[in-house]
Amino acid sequence: MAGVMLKDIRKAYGQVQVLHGIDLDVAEGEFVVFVGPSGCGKSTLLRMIAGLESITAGEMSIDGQVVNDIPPSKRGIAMVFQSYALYPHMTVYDNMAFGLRIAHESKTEVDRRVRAAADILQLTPYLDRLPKALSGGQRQRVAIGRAICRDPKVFLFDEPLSNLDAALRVATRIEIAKLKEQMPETTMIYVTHDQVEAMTLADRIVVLSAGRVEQVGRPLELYEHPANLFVARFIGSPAMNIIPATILESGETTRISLSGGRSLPVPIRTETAKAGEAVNLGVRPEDLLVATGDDYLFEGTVSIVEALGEVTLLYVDGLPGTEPVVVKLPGIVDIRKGNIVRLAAPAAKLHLFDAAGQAFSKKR
Ligand SMILES: Nc1ncnc2c1ncn2[C@@H]1O[C@H](COP(=O)(O)OP(=O)(O)OP(=O)(O)O)[C@@H](O)[C@H]1O
Repeated sequence: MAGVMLKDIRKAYGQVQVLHGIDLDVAEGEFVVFVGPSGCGKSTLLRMIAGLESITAGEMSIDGQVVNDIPPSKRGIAMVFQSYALYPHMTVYDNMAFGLRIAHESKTEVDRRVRAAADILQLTPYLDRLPKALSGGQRQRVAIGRAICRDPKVFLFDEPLSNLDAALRVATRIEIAKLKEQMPETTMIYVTHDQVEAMTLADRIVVLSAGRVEQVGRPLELYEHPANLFVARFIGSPAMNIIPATILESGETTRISLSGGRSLPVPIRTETAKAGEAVNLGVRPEDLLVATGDDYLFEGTVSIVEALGEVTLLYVDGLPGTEPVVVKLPGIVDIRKGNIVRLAAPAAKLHLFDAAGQAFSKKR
């Protein structure tokens, strides 16, 4: 089983602790994406799996074998970097064949593997070109091809699309999704700060913050059931609105009052909380709608309208002491700056977090 197992993995550079005990079990053939803000330690963790960084403490196994002291070349992994790292003086063919030649594979085997990888990535017409005669997207495909040739058990990607422009990013992301389907047994671990890549490619996403795992789950599970405020704000764009509130009645369902004074029922269990406790109500911009009747969360004044065609974003002021509430409405709407709007949301779409930022679990 070419899974990857991390047990209480820690990393320190001198006195500086960067990873504080990561536990993770990646199954064979699984596509796992590490996301998190800049500096949270996602690249460091990936480089530790690759063997490019030492492990300060904890145990790491690949394919059932403890690899803490095994060099990168013996781990059965291949890594694709943001910078492509191609040899500029070698043709596409020679770049892809390089690792196999070093490993003393026969000429026929090298040729078979290079051509098979080129075929998967539609690089066959470019095999005789030098990297400088390729686009950024094609260069990244060569880097991926070079990794495929090595027939790795585990494929590691470190922000492979971040040097590409928007259109190429989309095209190459789709290539990677296809690659995953063509290599169902290969375990893939992918680092990105791009949410769309994480949501579309991952079987499971690992959200990291300051060297700790905040939550691990399927993309839509994280979107629908964030475990805490950090994940709630991190997954989804624009970010979830967080509105301070107070519990009026706790129990199997809950009644809260918002900072503006309105009270409302929320179908979330809060038996562990008491009346009077401070909480935060979470509601995603796309779950808010403009209410026509009296059944609404709050009333406010539109301070900014961003008409993007496909959607319209409204920034609504009205809750004392909070950021403007962001509303994402489909299409083009006839609402202008200065208008007063009442905002509502389906009760099932509301989230509730305790004062420490942990979610009260929603009924599923
Ligand atoms: N060689 C090093 N010596 C000391 N500190 C380091 C070293 N390499 C990384 N760090 C620190 O470790 C932390 C994690 O870095 P890392 O590159 O893993 O973050 P990241 O989540 O990948 O960020 P980014 O998205 O910006 O690439 C950062 O605070 C960084 O400054």
